[in-house]
Amino acid sequence: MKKEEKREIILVTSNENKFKEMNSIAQNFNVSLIWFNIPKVEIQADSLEEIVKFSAIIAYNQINRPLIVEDSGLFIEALNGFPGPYSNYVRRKIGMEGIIRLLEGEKNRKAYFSTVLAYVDSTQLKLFEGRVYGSISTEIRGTKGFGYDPIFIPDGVNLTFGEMSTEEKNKYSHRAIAFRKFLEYLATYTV
Ligand SMILES: O=c1[nH]c(=O)c2ncn([C@@H]3O[C@H](COP(=O)(O)OP(=O)(O)OP(=O)(O)O)[C@@H](O)[C@H]3O)c2[nH]1
Ligand SMILES: [Mg+2]
Repeated sequence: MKKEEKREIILVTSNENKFKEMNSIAQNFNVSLIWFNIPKVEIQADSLEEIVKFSAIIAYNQINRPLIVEDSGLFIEALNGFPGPYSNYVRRKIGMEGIIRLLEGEKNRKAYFSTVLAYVDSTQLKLFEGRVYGSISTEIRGTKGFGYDPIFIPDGVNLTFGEMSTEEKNKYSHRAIAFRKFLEYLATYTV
């Protein structure tokens, strides 16, 4: 039987860790993920959906090939969902230490990570969400991953994402959930 050709999908991101995490999943789906490390236009808005739609359309106009982009955020319950879509800015300004400080003395440490992934080709723009519920640790733990990984503990385990390998994180992560949804869709879809 002739081996089916791998489908090529471009991922536009400046973040190599996102590529690594997604590439490790893509390999199980006969998809070849191509990393485009080009500046992604990110508007400021109160929802990941709005931000990622803009990024996707602008990237498609530049590249003109089927592509995905994603935007992620950490939503902390006791802070009414802050930093959410502003996670990148907040991470750069106050870091993980700043988040731990904001939660000092707070009993409710619940939080979730969300990824909204946009797929765009010549006919459509489609969004896929992934979410993982968990809690914010009281200290920084682990050196793996990126972003807020060392302070986020997904429900059901006692490790932060920062203490997990890429493969372990992919069992739980918001990004892996959104990306698998997309890959399952792609398997049933021909342009
Ligand atoms: O602990 C984390 N685990 C994750 O899995 C994760 N994914 C994103 N983030 C952080 O949340 C902000 C979103 O920014 P973001 O989605 O715009 O990403 P980015 O700017 O790094 O890349 P990109 O926009 O070029 O794709 C940034 O501060 C990221 O560090 C994460 N933190
Ligand atoms: Mg970004």
